[in-house]
Amino acid sequence: MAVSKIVLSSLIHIRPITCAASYHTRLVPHPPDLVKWVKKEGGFVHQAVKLFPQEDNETYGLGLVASQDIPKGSLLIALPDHIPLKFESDAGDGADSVLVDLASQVPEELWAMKLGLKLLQERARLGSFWWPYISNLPETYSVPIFFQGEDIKNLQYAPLLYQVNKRCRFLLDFDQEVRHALASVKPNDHPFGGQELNASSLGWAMSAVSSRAFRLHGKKLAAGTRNEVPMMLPLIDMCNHSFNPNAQIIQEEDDSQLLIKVVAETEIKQNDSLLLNYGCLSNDLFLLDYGFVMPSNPYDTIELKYEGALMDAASMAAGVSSPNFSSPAAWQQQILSQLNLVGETAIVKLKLLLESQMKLLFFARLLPYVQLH
Ligand SMILES: C[S@@+](CC[C@H](N)C(=O)[O-])C[C@H]1O[C@@H](n2cnc3c(N)ncnc32)[C@H](O)[C@@H]1O
Repeated sequence: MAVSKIVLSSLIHIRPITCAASYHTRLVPHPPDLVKWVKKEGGFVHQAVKLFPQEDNETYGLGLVASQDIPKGSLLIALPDHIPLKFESDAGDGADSVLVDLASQVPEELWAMKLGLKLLQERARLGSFWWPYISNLPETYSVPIFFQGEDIKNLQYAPLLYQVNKRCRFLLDFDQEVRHALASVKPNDHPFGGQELNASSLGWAMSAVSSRAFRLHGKKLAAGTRNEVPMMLPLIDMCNHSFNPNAQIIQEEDDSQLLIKVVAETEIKQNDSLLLNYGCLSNDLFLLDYGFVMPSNPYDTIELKYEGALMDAASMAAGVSSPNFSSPAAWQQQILSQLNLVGETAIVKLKLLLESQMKLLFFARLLPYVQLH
């Protein structure tokens, strides 16, 4: 915990000073029109799809909205293969090989940092093809690596704190590795146009990717199969999340090119937001990668070993007098066996669907009912 505080305050300390009025401020004050850019580059955008601040702008930021009713099955957006931003590890020239070397030092589980390096390269490159997209990205992110110490303390959930600490520590260490690697690079081979990176800019890029990238099929491999590749999808990534989405992403092959499409999964009414499902994720993952949590998240689960002593302790914490999980009566033992909670073939974990803030408390309150029924 002490480490987490130090690590976090360092990150916050070295973050470049910005005058961001809100988290949803974009990289530049008046970025280019994304819809026009996608169309100019050969993409398709349905005439009723508009980029708009969402009703709850402070929470959701920008989003895509239907300016008129759109029938189910309609094509909403299509992006040709050259528009998504991907990390191509087979790139060869000097600057790219430095980038590939740096990316090879990123652990697989922090894949967002690999693509984040590419994003930083394009952000620094004058005249980058993706600048119209990148300049529309948020200037800051509300993910926990950027939380103040007090807010981190309030998370009060060990597995989440562990992940936050791990990411912060990685960013500080990687900052050093990047500085070291760039110190001896010739100016022409500098992947970030001579600009210095720090833990804060690395954190910005990692968060931009973790909160916006989709894993889709990449290039065809020699065996004819395709890998899953994380990619940033301009305009498509302006869709916010819902577990009841009205749109979905599909990939289609066209003359060996992969076309990425968004189609209406249901009828979309005028003024409705276009919503995608980011995945069946727990609130811990949503918070860590996207900076928000879903109320009543059906994928927010905890796993607990069924152990009499633990159950007794939790019952007492919940104010149940004289719990007897450790020494159940014969009839209780029988029910526990029928539920496959004790005995040789017992399942050793319980999964409960609960909202994360209430997880443990609610579970403790549930125990008396487990005991009675
Ligand atoms: C892929 S981006 C969507 C576009 C984003 N709203 C913007 O302004 O650029 C994902 C981010 O949108 C916001 N968001 C998306 N769905 C949300 C939801 N259901 N509740 C709250 N915030 C959401 C979160 O900030 C998340 O990190």
